[in-house]
Formats: sequence, structure tokens, C-alpha cells
Amino acid sequence: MATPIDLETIEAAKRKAAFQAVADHFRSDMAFVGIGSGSTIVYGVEAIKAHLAAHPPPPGHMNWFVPTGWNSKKVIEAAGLTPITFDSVPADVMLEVCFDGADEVDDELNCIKGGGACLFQEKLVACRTQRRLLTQWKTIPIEVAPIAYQAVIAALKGLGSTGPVLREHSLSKTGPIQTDQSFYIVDAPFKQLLTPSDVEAGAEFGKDGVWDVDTLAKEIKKINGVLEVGLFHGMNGEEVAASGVKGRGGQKPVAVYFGLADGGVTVMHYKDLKKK
Ligand SMILES: O=C[C@H](O)[C@H](O)[C@H](O)COP(=O)(O)O
Repeated sequence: MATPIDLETIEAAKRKAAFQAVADHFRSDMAFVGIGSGSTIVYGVEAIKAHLAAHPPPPGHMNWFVPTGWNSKKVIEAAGLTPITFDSVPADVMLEVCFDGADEVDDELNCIKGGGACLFQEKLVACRTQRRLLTQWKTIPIEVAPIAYQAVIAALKGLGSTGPVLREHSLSKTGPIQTDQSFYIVDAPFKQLLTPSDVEAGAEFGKDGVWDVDTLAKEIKKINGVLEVGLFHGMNGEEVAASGVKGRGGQKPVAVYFGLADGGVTVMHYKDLKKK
């Protein structure tokens, strides 16, 4: 049996990955930077703070950090950085970069996010970002209107999810957990998702609960009462820009930084995947 990795090693690996992502992609002269949610991003913010201390921004220059939820804002503030709400970012401005964590990442950089109940605002910010960097449950978190959760669960079963459940506090008498939008989270297990390459290679989907990432994300978004789905798929911000669309980012990251138990960091960059 494999030896379980202790918590200290996991945290050290997350921290190292976050620091490397920041070293590779953050600059002190950036104006708007997205900050995701979760435990890994705490290290990302620590790295940004250290970077700014060592390389102060040009005189008079402001670095604005766009949080993806309440907790994310608190992490920014605790580091002495300046948060700005998503709706205060001028409409014609793109965020230069966004750092975030993920629950799962596949070989094509599709991600599952929402393990900590943050996904709607993360997707809002992602879709306004040129470059997203991620540091690393086969269940898919889905943010739903409280009044509709039972209907959503029934619809998810119709799509083939085996046992979607409403996420509750560990102390269940306190009820369902609520998101930053005061919505609920339904966790929906599905069979292993197919990637776009699997589909190109002819794999069948759409029956017996077998889906590809793109189609399943769209099908779940169509269910009445669903605000957002924790599948981050499709194009990344650089691909969107290259397609000629302005003022919009992409859901997928341009790179993922995996912290390893041996102290190393593995980087998956989308351009390298394309060369394969
Ligand atoms: O809902 C939470 C967010 O999507 C997080 O970014 C994701 O769960 C990864 O979190 P962590 O960095 O704690 O693994």
C-alpha cells in the first residue's frame, strides 16, 4: 500500500507551486490581478506580497487585486494588498493574470473547481483574464438556487449522475452550506469525463452517464436553477484573444503548477500540450 503523504508535505508542495507560478507570471507593474479562492491561493498571495516587497511597483502605480469571494478578499486584505470588487473594474479593462487553485485538472487543462464552494465568481474573473495560472473529487460542484435544489438533483440524475447530493455543513444541524451568492452547492458524481481529444478520436458520449467535458458543462448550465458549474473548460484567455475576440478571457488556465511530494514543481503549459 502506498504511504499516505502527510499534511505538512502537501502544504509545502502547494506553497512551492504557488511561489513558482507567481515568480513566472506576476510583475509589479501589473494593474489588475485576479485572486482565486481556497487554501493554495493563500500561498500565492504570500508570494505576491514578497515579490512586491522585493520589487516595489513604479512610483504612483497601483496594484489592484480582484477577489473571487469573501474569503479571497480577506486574504488580500490580510496581506496588506488592495482589493477591488469585480464590478468596480472598468468594463473595458482585462485582468492581466489570475492565480487560483483547482480540485482536479485533466491532461488538456480542463479543471474541476468548487471544492470550497467558490466557483461562480471564480468563473466571472476567469472570463475577464488574459492568463490564468492554477496550482493544483470526481464529483462536480454545482451552484444552485436554494428553491430549485431538489429539481436540479432530479435533472442531474436524468443526465446520469450517480447520487448527486446537497452539500451540508459537517455539523448537519446547521444545514446546507451557502456560497458567496447565498446559493447552495450540489455535488454531482459522474463517470470519468471524456476530453475533447477523446471525442475527436470518436468516443461516444451522451448516454449511460458518459459525457465529454464541454457537453456536460453546457447540459448542466441549461438546468433551471443552476447558477454555475464547477467545470472550467473550453478556451483559455490567450486562445480567446488569438481568435479575435476582445474583452473576454477563457475558463481554462494557460498553465497549471503541480507541487510534488519530493519538493519539485511540474508545470503543464497549454502550448506544450499542443506540440504533443
Ligand atoms: O471552491 C473552491 C475553489 O474552486 C478552490 O480554488 C478549489 O477548491 C481549490 O482549493 P484548494 O487550493 O484549497 O485546493
